[in-house]
Amino acid sequence: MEKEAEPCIEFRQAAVQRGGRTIWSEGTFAIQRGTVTAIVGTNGAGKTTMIDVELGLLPLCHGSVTVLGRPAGQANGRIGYVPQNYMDDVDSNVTVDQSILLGITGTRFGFHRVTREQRGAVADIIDFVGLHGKERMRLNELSGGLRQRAAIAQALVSHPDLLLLDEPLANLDLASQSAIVELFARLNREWGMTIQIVSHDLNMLLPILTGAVYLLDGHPHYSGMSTVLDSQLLTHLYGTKVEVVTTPQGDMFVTPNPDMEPAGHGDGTLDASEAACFFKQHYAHSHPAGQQSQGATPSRATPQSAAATQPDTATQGSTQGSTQGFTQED
Ligand SMILES: Nc1ncnc2c1ncn2[C@@H]1O[C@H](COP(=O)(O)OP(=O)(O)OP(=O)(O)O)[C@@H](O)[C@H]1O
Repeated sequence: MEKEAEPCIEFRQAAVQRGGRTIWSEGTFAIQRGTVTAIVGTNGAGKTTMIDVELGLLPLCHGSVTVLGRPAGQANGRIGYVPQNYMDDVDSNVTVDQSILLGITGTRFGFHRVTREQRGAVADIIDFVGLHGKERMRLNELSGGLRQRAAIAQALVSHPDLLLLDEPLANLDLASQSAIVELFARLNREWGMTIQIVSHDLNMLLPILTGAVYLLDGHPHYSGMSTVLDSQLLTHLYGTKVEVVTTPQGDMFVTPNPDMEPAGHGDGTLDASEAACFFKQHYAHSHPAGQQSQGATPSRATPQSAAATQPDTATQGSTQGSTQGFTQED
């Protein structure tokens, strides 16, 4: 019997192989309920593999993984999952409400009765994700951001306890990324949803993250954000120079490219005017004057990711070329 105090996800000495090769090993960590966690690492480090393991789609070669108090794969009915290429698996001619209904009925073909309750659940989730008025539109008529909301709605309609998403911000423009991050923040705040997000790039997610699983040197580790936001750790993780710069107000900038940093601040600390000047100098072109943050926590002054305005670069294998301003909470 599952206990509320149990972690949501627990790895014990977990190791996995693919094609006869060990992808990662010695994974021992616990992720608590009600948290928002990123899975980060370079291309091929095994982020998607970790989701596959948590869903019980891939057996371990060593150790154990428990999800929602059960061996991985046995509680999938309580997990909402948004795969990386959602549209690859879905008929893009289906309407928004039909696609969301699949989250309840499964992908069974043929006629099946839809209850009033099920229709109500679909309508509620359409409202929650902000797709009201678009119910009858086909998925291929929607923008990428709205399609991603439909994918998330499908995963949420059966009210899971855990939401797993694989690169949900990839290929979205800045406004769409912000809207999706805001949706995650509301889900976590209002529903107490535990959320785990595979992401190449921490940037846009930083305001809502509790911690991160990082795949370093072939081993998964979990830490809270105050530990993850360490220049040395991020430099090692991404294999490129990364600096975490902090203003006295607590705004932080992760600056992967040392050439873009102001001179003479080896300690990674700027005063407020220097930080403003630095930000304006390097990123003002993507943050027009007066543009306010649309981040997940609007009460915080949160300049957005510069790279996020360039979807093609934002989704590449490392944080190189991307910069984030955010406010650290923990
Ligand atoms: N079905 C498979 N058979 C064999 N090897 C695989 C299979 N799927 C993935 N791999 C390999 O496992 C490793 C981890 O892949 P995975 O997709 O989990 O990485 P990732 O961190 O999500 O990468 P990316 O950031 O590129 O999406 C890669 O080297 C990949 O080539």
